[in-house]
Amino acid sequence: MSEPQVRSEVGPLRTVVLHRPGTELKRLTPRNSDQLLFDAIPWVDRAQREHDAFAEVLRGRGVEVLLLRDLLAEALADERARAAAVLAAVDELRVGTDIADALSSHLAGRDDAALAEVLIGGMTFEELPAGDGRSLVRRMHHPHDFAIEPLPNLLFTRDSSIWVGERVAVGSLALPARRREAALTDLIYAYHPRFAHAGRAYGAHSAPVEGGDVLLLDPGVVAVGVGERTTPAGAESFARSLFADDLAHTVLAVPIAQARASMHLDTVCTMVDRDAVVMYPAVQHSLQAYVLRPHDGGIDVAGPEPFLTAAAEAMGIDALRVIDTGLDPVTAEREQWEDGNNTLAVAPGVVVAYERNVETNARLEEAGIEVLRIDGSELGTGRGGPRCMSCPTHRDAL
Ligand SMILES: NC(=[NH2+])NCCC[C@H](N)C(=O)O
Repeated sequence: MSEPQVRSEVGPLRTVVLHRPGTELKRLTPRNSDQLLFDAIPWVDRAQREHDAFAEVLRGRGVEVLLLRDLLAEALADERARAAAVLAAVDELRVGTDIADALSSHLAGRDDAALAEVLIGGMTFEELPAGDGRSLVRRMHHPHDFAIEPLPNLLFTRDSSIWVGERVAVGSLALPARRREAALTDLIYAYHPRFAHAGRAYGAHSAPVEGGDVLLLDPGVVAVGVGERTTPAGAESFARSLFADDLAHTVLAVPIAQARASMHLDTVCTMVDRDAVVMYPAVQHSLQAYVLRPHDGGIDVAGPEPFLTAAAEAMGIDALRVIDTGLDPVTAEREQWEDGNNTLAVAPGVVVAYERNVETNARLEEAGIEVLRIDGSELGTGRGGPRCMSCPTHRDAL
C-alpha cells in the first residue's frame, strides 16, 4: 500500500476508487430520473456486470481497485464518522422533528455495512422503521417518496473528490441531487485509516468545484472547466488553494457551455498521453482559457486566449496533439454525448473507453493510443464514461 498522490492525468495508474452501483440505481423511475440526473432507467444487473468488467480491466493492468462502499463501511467503524453520517443523512426539514429523531436513533443502531447501504441507497417513507404511524409527515407523503435521497450518481466517483499531489480536495457539488456525495466522501478521507495522513486542499464548503471539471495537464498545470457545475468563484478559490500549497504554478480557467452535453470539461476533452488529448472538434477552436498564476500573494489573471495554446505554453511543449471525437460532425456529436471523450488513462498512451464509440476509438488507435474497450450501455445512462467513474488516488510519476 502506497501513500496517495496524483500529479498528472496519464502517469501509470496504481490505485483508483470506484463505486459498484447497487440499490441506489433501483430507485430510479421515469418520474425522478431527471432530478436524479439520469437520462434513462438503467438495467441494474447489467450495469453491475459492466462495472465488474471495468474493474477487471483495471486490475488486469495492475491497478488496485478500492470500492467506495467498502471504504465507507470501514470508515464507519469510527464513532465520529457514524455520528457525522447520520447527521448528514437525516434532514429534519424534509422529515420533520418526530421522524428525524426516530430515524437517527434507528440508523445509529445499524451495523457499519447496513448503515453504509442506507447512506448510499436512501430510504423511502414506506421503509422507515415502524413507529409513530400517526405522524403527519408520514401520512401525507407518498410511501415511495424519499425520506433519505438515494445517491445514484455516486457511480461517478470522479466528481466528489480530486487528488492533486499528496492532497485531496473534497469538491463542493453544485446540484442538490449530488450534495450528500461530498459528505460521504469527506467521511472516508477523514476516518478511513488508509487516508489518515492525507492532507486536504480546498474547503468542502467553498464555491462549487466538481472533479469532472479538473484536468491535471502536467505536474503544476491544472485546467478547471467553468460551466454548468464549477462556478467562476469555485475555480478562483480552487486556484488559490493550489497556489497556497504550491501544487500548481498555472491554473487555466476554461469556460464551457452550460449544457447537459458538456456538464464537465472531461465530457469534451481528456488526456490520452503526456502530450495528447481526445477532444470534441466542435469546441476545439473556440475553447478559451483564462491563465491564472500566483502573484504577490494574490492571483494574476491573463487572457482569455485559445485553450490549446495556453495549455501547451504552460506545459512547456510546442503543441498538444489533438485527436478528434468521431468522424463527421454528426457522428462526433453522437459519440461526444455517449462519452467518447471521457477516457481514463491507465498509463501514457493507454486508455479505457466505451466500445460503442467506434469512430473515436478508431481515431485514437490511428494516433497510436492503445484502447481498452468496455461495454457501457447501462452505465452510460447517467451520462458518464470511464473517467467520470473513477477517482485515481495514486499515479506513478511520469
Ligand atoms: N465527470 C463527469 N463527467 N461526470 C458525469 C456525471 C454524470 C451525472 N449524472 C451528473 O449529471 O452529475
